[in-house]
Amino acid sequence: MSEQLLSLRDLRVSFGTRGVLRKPREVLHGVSLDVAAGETLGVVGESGSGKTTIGRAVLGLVKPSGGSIHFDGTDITAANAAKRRRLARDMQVVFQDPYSSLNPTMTIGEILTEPLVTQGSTARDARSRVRGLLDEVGLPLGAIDRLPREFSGGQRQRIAIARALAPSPRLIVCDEPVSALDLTTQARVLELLLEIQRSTGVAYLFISHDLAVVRHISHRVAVLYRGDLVETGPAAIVTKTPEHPYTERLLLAAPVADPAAQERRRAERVRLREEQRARDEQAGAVL
Ligand SMILES: Nc1ncnc2c1ncn2[C@@H]1O[C@H](COP(=O)(O)OP(=O)(O)OP(=O)(O)O)[C@@H](O)[C@H]1O
Repeated sequence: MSEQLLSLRDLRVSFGTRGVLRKPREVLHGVSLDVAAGETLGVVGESGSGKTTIGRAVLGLVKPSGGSIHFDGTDITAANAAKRRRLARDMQVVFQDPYSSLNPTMTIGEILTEPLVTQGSTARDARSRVRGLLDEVGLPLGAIDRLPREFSGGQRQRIAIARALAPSPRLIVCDEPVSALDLTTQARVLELLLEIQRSTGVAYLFISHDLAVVRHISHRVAVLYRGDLVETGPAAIVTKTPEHPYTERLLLAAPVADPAAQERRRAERVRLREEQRARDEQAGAVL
């Protein structure tokens, strides 16, 4: 086994290549990052910076225009459908919206059994695994015969997490998994993800616009700015003493209780944004 579970090297993704007059627009400009087994790498950045595109490229949902993706030492950059199906055993995803990511016509039992049977479990083994999964994510056994609409947002996200855990993956891409939840529910779901990691050793590629959430759950943090990684390092260091002004701006964007402090942070954020704009203009970036 290679030391890194997931490795991206100089990953590039462009969109808009279909129309004759449309010029391809590159949204990832050569991203390199690693996720070790059992580790959480948080990818943070503002809306449109390319976070979801990284996750989708890893999952094979968008085709890179350059660079490479390796999983456990194997090049999966251009993995075909058969290889992707095999990879689904090791690599799963939890999306942001627990309302649209679960099939509304299937019971929770069916939702959780499906990936197990696809991966070759017998019906009997699948039934016992489903009970274990419900227990693992803190849902009652009675959930088996109920439909997604009978559950709250937080509970649905627990179901989505249980579904992702079903094949015992080694990596879960979590794309804004708590953004649609209220703060208390967010904290509970983050705790659940941490507990699961402790007991199973699963690694997370954790995508979020919220630096506080990323700081809480990640071992290391990668900061994405307009398709470039501008800073990567241990979560405690990147989020306390950031090197890049953009990371500092993200930190200042997190709300604080004291209105005077909040105002000082706002003014500092504006100053940093102006400085960044001047730097971008100097570098010839299109604003
Ligand atoms: N299928 C697509 N076709 C064309 N452009 C796309 C496509 N998917 C993403 N983009 C563009 O790529 C850029 C990066 O999008 P992406 O969704 O990866 O950003 P993000 O950081 O995840 O943002 P958000 O937090 O808002 O989801 C954006 O400018 C977006 O409009």
